[in-house]
Amino acid sequence: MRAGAHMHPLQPAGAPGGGSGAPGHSLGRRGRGHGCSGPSLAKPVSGLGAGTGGEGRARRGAVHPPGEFRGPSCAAVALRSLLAADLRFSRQLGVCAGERSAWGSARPLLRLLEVSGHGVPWLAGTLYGLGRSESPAGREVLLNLLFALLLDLVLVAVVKGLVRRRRPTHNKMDMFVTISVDKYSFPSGHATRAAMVCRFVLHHLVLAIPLRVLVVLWAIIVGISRVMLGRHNVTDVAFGFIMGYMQYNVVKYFWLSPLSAPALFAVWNQ
Ligand SMILES: CC(C)=CCC/C(C)=C/CC/C(C)=C/COP(=O)(O)O
Repeated sequence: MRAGAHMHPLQPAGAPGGGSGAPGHSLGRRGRGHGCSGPSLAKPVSGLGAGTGGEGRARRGAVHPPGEFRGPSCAAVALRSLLAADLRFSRQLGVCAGERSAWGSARPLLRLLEVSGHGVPWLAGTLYGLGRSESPAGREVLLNLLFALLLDLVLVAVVKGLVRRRRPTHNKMDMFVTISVDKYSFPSGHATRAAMVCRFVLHHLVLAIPLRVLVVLWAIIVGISRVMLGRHNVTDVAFGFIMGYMQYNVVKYFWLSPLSAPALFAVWNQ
């Protein structure tokens, strides 16, 4: 790819598929070699979608008067350095990315964890619970969990579709049931779901302390395993955790109850 042309903010030039973790790839080199200008002089990193080529134009001198210095803004340099480090570090952590990887023998175990944080078992389990539940309180919690899981799917799909960061190149696309946006990696849907479900469970289930610790550990391990499996870069998972944590606030705000959604519960309780 021509440096700067059609660049993606999360997809540095010289890193096809975003997975080039080789030290010193073009993103890292360009970041180190430049000073940085203020935001008014620099062409900022373009929006969340695929790159617009704006940086390329700025560098070729096509859009600014001769003699005027245009360099990348400090924020752009910092972002590129962070992403370069992210790719490098994520590749190093992808020790279960294939059967022949350093920890390849642990891959089946991590794939089990993958299923434990997948949308299908969570949705199926919640629907099953709803069908079986005989207490109004239990139904209310499960209905809100269903809402939370669907909200998570929609929000993750929207962000993945906007950002369109490709999965690391060392990822084997052998994931259990995916939808079209799951070819993208930012944010990790497993991390958002794990963080959100973890908060949900801790708030709505009365559990002994060891079980509460287990729930938190599960969420953390699901997130880490995404990077170890080579499915994600570290920033996908970190952002996923933050996003999932905040999603629970949305669920709490719009909590469905016989008071807030009487029609829904009236139908249900008939
Ligand atoms: C009702 C409905 C649309 C269900 C779809 C469930 C489904 C296929 C969820 C996708 C789960 C998935 C593969 C997420 C990707 O997780 P990452 O951590 O790899 O982003």
